[in-house]
Amino acid sequence: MSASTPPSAPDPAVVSSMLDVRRVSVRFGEQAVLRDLTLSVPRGETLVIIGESGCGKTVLLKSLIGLVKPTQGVVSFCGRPLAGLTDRELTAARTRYGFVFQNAALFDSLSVAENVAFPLIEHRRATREAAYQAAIERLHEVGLPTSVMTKKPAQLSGGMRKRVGLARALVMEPEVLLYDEPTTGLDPIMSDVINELILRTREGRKGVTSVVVTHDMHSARKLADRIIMLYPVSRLLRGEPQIVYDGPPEGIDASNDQRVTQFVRGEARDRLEELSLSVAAD
Ligand SMILES: Nc1ncnc2c1ncn2[C@@H]1O[C@H](COP(=O)(O)OP(=O)(O)OP(=O)(O)O)[C@@H](O)[C@H]1O
Repeated sequence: MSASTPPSAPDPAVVSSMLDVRRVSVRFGEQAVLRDLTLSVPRGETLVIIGESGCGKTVLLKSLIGLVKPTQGVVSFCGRPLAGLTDRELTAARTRYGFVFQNAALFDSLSVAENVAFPLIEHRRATREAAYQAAIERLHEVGLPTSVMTKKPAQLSGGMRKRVGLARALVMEPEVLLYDEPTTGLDPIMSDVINELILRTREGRKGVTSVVVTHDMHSARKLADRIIMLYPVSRLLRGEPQIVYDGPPEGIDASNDQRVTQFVRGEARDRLEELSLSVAAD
């Protein structure tokens, strides 16, 4: 940065990426969850983050929207560091994201239509009529019939709740979609329905940037332009990068890194011993 560049100005090196993570570490007390991560997501890319349970995928996803604050390093959105935004600017930036939570995170006391319309009424000051009309369109987009509009989330199946969560994320027409385990807990067919909806969402909105956290390799291969695999900090050697794969889905099977092939093939190997479990003798 030149001497004449104001410190609050966007860094030209990160403006071309929609999301930029520079040397980010996150600790919770003694536990290091993310260590010195650097990563850029260009506009329009679908990035899939894989890795074993507890390796920090959700923490990374939340740090992209400022829900987790890095202990060190900088997360930028459209070239602007999130940490430099006022509360008001951060709230405004978040309306440009859609977050599809693992458990859908719907309001139990509101109907399906009220849940989906809520962000428009809250953040865009839309009239009830306009917000409901937009909600109905988004619910139809994710294949939910008009008859579910008046139901409460508890009256829906898990797959339906996930689709309501997706409709709610879409109603603000976000530029960035963040998905946390969108298919977890669903049967294989409903999982594939959700994958197809994510693909269609992207096709119908040119330029939307998506980040998907999953352990499901079928989803990862189907959705990703690019996959990164995180490894738990607790099992890294000093100085080893936490991202152990970064490339196209078709390249992951050819990785020479045993940690990657073990994950992709779903092999427990040494992890059983580490977890003090024993393999049953034949
Ligand atoms: N707010 C928090 N306070 C303390 N520890 C946290 C917090 N959020 C996450 N962690 C810890 O950080 C680690 C990584 O959690 P994270 O949810 O990112 O894992 P993950 O890779 O998404 O796992 P999973 O696939 O099981 O959802 C875990 O050990 C978790 O307990």
